[in-house]
Amino acid sequence: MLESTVAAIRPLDEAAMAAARELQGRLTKPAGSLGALEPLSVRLAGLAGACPPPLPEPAAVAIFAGDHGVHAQGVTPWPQEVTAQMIANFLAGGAVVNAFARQAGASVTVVDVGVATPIPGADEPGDPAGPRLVAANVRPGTRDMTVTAALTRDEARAAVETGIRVAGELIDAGAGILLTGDMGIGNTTPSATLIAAFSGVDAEAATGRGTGVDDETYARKVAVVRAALARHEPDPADPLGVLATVGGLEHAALTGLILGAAARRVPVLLDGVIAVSAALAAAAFAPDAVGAMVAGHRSAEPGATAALRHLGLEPLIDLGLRLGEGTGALLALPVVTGAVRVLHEVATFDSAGVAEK
Ligand SMILES: Cc1cc2ncn([C@H]3O[C@H](COP(=O)(O)O)[C@@H](O)[C@H]3O)c2cc1C
Ligand SMILES: O=C(O)c1cccnc1
Repeated sequence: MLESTVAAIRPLDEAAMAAARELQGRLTKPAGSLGALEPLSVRLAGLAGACPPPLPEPAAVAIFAGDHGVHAQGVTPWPQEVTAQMIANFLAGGAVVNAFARQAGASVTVVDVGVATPIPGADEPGDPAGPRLVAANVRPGTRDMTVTAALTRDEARAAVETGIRVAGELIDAGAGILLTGDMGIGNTTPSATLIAAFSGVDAEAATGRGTGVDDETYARKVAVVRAALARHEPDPADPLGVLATVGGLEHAALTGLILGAAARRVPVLLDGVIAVSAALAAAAFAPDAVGAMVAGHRSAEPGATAALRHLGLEPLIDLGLRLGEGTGALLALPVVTGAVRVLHEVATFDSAGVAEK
């Protein structure tokens, strides 16, 4: 499934992009006045192979959740159980991601791809119209990457293929855009390691303070990232190997979600540092997958900026967010919709009888 998905990912359609560029030039506004929205609309036309491309509706957030063996190294002050407890909160509609999803009119799907502790209330029937839980646990958290590989290649592949499957299901159910979400206490540490491995930046440049760690914990976190890189020497030309040795189950599944969206030519709106670290893996599998990626926001985590630079993506908004869950992607969603709506609804100089310069 991974190989066939990667093989299905093709370059953007040049004719549709040329048509969108030409249309942008005829709309009743000075050329270029919509800034970053104009090249975005062109790229989405190229992805859809149509001008105008479909409005990116409805939107679906997929939150992949997993735990991390590297938690044992003291890289985060939060107990591991918070991952499972936050899933219960997502299912009850009480997290920030739920508030923003309601505002954006997006559905929320939570995927347990590797949570280590029981999810409170997981067997109780939820609201059929509310957030959905997909049970796809590959293993109860990764192994500690400072001691051994976080995952076997088969486990990493299983998580990637879960992400591909979820992308397919959401698109089959009608989603016009997928948004990435994550939950996993400790997951900014494997994110930083993935970013260093794929982009070549130093461990310190790739590592941030996550939930807000103190100086002592930050120094330990950088040392952990450095130790994992030294132990495994991950090869960026072998993305499955990188995900297996220094990644996480939610990172692998997000990689699959991105590849699945790109193969179906549906845009995928990236959230923060966890998402962009997975996007680096997706781009290593299939460079053309970048055509389907829209960077929602610039996370406060420095590694996110390094990753976006490596991908050649400019984020749509920059609000200093450092939460994850899919929150930054949801806030950026109206910008993406607006970029496409312009191609559908704005009059041309000709049709509106407006004089050109
Ligand atoms: C209550 C709570 C809600 C969250 N929602 C997302 N995260 C975010 O913070 C975690 C990563 O940060 P670190 O690597 O420092 O542990 C992830 O779970 C991420 O989704 C949360 C973290 C907490 C504590
Ligand atoms: O950038 C993010 O998404 C992020 C940053 C800090 C903690 N959790 C997530």
